[in-house]
Amino acid sequence: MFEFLQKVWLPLLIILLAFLYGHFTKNFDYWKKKGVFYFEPVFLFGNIKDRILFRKAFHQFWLDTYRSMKGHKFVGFFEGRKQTLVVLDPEVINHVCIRDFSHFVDRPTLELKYPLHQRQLLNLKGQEWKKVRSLLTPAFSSGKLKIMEPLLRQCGKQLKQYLEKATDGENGAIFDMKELFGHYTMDAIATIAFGIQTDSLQNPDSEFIKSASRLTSLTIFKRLMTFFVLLFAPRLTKYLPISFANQDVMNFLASVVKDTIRHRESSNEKRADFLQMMLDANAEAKAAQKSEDGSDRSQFVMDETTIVAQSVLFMVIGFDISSSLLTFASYELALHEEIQQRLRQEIVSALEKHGEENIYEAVQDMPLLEMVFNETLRKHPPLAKIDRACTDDYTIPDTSIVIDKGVHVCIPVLGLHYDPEYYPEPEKFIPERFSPEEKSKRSPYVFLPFGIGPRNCVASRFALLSTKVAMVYLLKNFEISICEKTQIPYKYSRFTMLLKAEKGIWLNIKPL
Ligand code: HEM
Repeated sequence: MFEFLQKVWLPLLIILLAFLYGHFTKNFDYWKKKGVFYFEPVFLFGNIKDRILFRKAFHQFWLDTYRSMKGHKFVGFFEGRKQTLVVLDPEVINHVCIRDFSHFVDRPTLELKYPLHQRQLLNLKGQEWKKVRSLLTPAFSSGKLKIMEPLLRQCGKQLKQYLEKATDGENGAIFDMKELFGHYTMDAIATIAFGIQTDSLQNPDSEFIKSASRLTSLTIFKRLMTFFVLLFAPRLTKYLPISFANQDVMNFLASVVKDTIRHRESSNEKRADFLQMMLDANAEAKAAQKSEDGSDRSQFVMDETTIVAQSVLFMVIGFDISSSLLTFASYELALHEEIQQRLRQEIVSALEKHGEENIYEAVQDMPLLEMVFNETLRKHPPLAKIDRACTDDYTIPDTSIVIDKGVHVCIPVLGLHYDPEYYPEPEKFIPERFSPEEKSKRSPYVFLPFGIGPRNCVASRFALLSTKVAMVYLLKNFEISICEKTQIPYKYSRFTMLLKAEKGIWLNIKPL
């Protein structure tokens, strides 16, 4: 037997390698056959070798990729062996994300075996997505956000009180801004999505805060396994213990939501938070299900797992992304003192006019704050690209090119945001680019921090309101400046897909 193996191992190895090579390269002529301009892919990596080998940060990779594609309306690309069409042209983006959305309803996220992951809006597909999205959307209307305003004001006050204690009137104190704002946004999501009042800055040892902070902590083994399965065998994800968030923490968070739901059911207690909006929307749909018209509306109702999955999702994506906006807005304001001063004046006069208790109205009356946030999201979008999966064969308008069902489509957000054709001197921080006059001169499809179309960020208004409230409390009472630890310009971290500065963003905060 041993002798036999000694004789055959080499031919067997050659056959295996030939099979793998054939498998991983068999569709490499896909774009050529379609007549689409494409970049020559390489075995195993497709066109993302620099990313897979961590030679480049995710944001840098997509910025460079866009620049190398500039001049084409769309370009054929391979992520591993997966065919992806990268769309650069604003009008084609409009078609994919809005006008012909029915062909691109899904996001190409992976199927995992955990229901708490599968039932999240971000990952739902087709009709299921449509149903949950239509139930959730009203919960983020301006009327509902106004009701939630006192909860956010409470979080803003907590931030201010903590900073008053932690800073020295003379020299201020130095903070890792991502960490500081992470506490604020965690409190904001805890209160609106979990119905829990937390104060993670003053009380970091509460069980909820300690657990939630570990949400994205995964062992190196799990990270590597996820990475390789994603790349080489994505169809296996639903059978393996693959996850992007710590499952123990997800389960803990789910138990908190379930307990809160039970408590509200038994006590009839109501609270002006997002969890309540979901429960009410569901109760309304259930009542309508029994209405006299006899129509079956059961498809409009969410089960408990789906409700819980949304609260968990908001914690998974909401707190990190929102704290990123606050971090990079502070960074730009520290670098641009004159803009910081103008913004502070605007905040003070709007609060005088509307009163702090009407902070919702006051922030609507702060056009410079809106422009500063937009310019921050242009220069530092938390997500470098957005993706869609083609769900129905689609012919690109004015061409005979058909995108087949199953092909991925990528919109390179960061590249568009740094394209000098749309934003001259893109490295410069110029909030006035977002004045109504300047905006009207540009296509709306070249500013996409929240995505676009029916599948855009469902919580963009909440995200902007909650971050604006934090910025109001910060700038009204404190001055932000750079310090010896501030890295200028900062470098992208190579180990995350969401925007992160390699060495953190460190700034000095001093009471006024
Ligand atoms: C500054 C903060 C935020 C930014 C820049 C942001 C950005 C985005 C982007 C780019 C997408 C993908 C859109 C697309 O594919 O077209 C998205 C989706 C989503 N975001 Fe946000 N987001 C932010 C905050 C939040 C917060 C705070 C929450 C929850 C409370 C949230 C919940 C969601 C959900 C549920 C989706 C999936 C929507 C769907 O598939 O229908 N986001 N977000």
